[in-house]
Amino acid sequence: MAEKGNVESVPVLPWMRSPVDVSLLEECQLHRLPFIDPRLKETLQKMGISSLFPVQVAVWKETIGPGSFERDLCINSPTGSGKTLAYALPIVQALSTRAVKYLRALVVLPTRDLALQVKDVFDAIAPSVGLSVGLAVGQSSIADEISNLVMRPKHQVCTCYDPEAPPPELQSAVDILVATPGRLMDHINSTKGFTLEHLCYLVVDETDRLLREAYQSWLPTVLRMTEADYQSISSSKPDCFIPLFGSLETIRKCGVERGFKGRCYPRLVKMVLSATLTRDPSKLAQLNLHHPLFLTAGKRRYRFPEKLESYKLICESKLKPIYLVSLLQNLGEEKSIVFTSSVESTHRLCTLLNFFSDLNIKIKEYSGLQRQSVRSKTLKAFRKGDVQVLVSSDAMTRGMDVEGVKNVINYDMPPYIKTYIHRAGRTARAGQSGRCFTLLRKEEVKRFKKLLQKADDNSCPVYSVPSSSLESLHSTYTSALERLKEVVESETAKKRKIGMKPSQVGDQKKQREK
Ligand SMILES: Nc1ncnc2c1ncn2[C@@H]1O[C@H](COP(=O)(O)OP(=O)(O)OP(=O)(O)O)[C@@H](O)[C@H]1O
Repeated sequence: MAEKGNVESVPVLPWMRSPVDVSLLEECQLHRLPFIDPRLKETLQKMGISSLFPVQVAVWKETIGPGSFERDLCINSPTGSGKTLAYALPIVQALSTRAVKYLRALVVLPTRDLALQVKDVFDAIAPSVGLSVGLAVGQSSIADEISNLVMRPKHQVCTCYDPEAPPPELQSAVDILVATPGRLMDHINSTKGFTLEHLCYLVVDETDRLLREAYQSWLPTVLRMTEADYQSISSSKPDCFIPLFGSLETIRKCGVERGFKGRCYPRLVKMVLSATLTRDPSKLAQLNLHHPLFLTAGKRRYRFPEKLESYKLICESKLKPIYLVSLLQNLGEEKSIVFTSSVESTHRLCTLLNFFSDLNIKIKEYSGLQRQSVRSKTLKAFRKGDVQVLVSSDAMTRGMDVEGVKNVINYDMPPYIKTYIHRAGRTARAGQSGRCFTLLRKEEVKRFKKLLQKADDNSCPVYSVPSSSLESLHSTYTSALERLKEVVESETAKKRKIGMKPSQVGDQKKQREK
């Protein structure tokens, strides 16, 4: 409950009481950044990056700078503040001098789309210093993924774990791996030659989300496999580990040799990040952090991007679609994301909006109800600007970085401040301006006010849409509703035909939403 409760009621771990306040730092021009490899600097400049954002400066100081990776880092910094590069850059810099290719850095993210996005960031910088980046998200077949992750001798064709087989001469094909927990566990459990024994860096991005879900115990598994004394434990009690890890019995043979006084080496460096980092001691304990250093932006627990403006639209429940259409008309062709509370309402709302022929904008649905290939195609079109409005379930809420999103619209009020922060954070990124509109029924206004009070800036004026525009939409709305009813009925009939009970449909949707 503490997670969703008020700021002051949350118990705080001792090391969280004295954070480094990132908001007090300045941006740092690349040419002033100490120790950066010139090849990396050149690559960043070609990407249009001329200076590092404050959170990136802070992490650089604690890793490549005087901090020398001696402490694990817990980073709570607003959406769009550049957390991805904050960890990617020091990892790539630190590995830029490596001689032999081993899997040394693992970045775990909760969803496939997020992992793809982060892989792109690593792909943009790592090759310039000779590093390769792999992906384990289940986008391609497991065999394809394996062949990209593990280099095997030509005669070796079998990719499955065989306890009887002789020790293989396999080697990692990547230095850095970006993964989702499920696919990571698949490789841990079954991919011959996939090992974490050389792992030096573990990044848990969107930490609070990842810690909420156990995903086949991926975190304890990874931590256990990278513990310095894993081998001695596993050799003295082989039965505890062999059935679980199969081919993966392993021990880290090398790693970052520096560490904190009195701790055994080598040590796995961990970086955990979120715009709404959990402060729940029992959840953080799962990470087994080593003398953690807490990096925050400002004193408040939750913080919005600097140039985000929030507005509320108060309307009757049944008139919400008209208010939304009128708002979208006002916003014209600006890139916008409309968030709803479920995959079902995402589908219905998107269908309904497309019946308003006066809206001369391309509107598409993006939700966990769709196949990955459909979602990826929609996302690509949205990035390119071929689609102007995305109606989305919470599948789009966290981490997604789409350039030029000007507006976020909460069609349904977000249930928690964390949801509001992540949704609103799809705009006003990287110092840009953006607006977040929330449609509210009268009875929700008070609750919404309370919700915003949990963040640093709770100013949220009313946004009015002209009544003339609302009136003119009434007749289109009535016919759009009729057409929606027909669509819903025909879809339900189709589902019945393929033998799905309505309750099963609901369960399946819930599953995909996760
Ligand atoms: N130093 C920089 N200079 C210019 N742009 C940058 C810099 N660092 C990051 N960016 C851009 O800022 C945007 C936001 O970065 P990023 O996605 O890492 O934010 P984030 O803090 O992880 O946000 P979220 O919490 O929503 O995941 C990206 O488009 C990225 O390319």
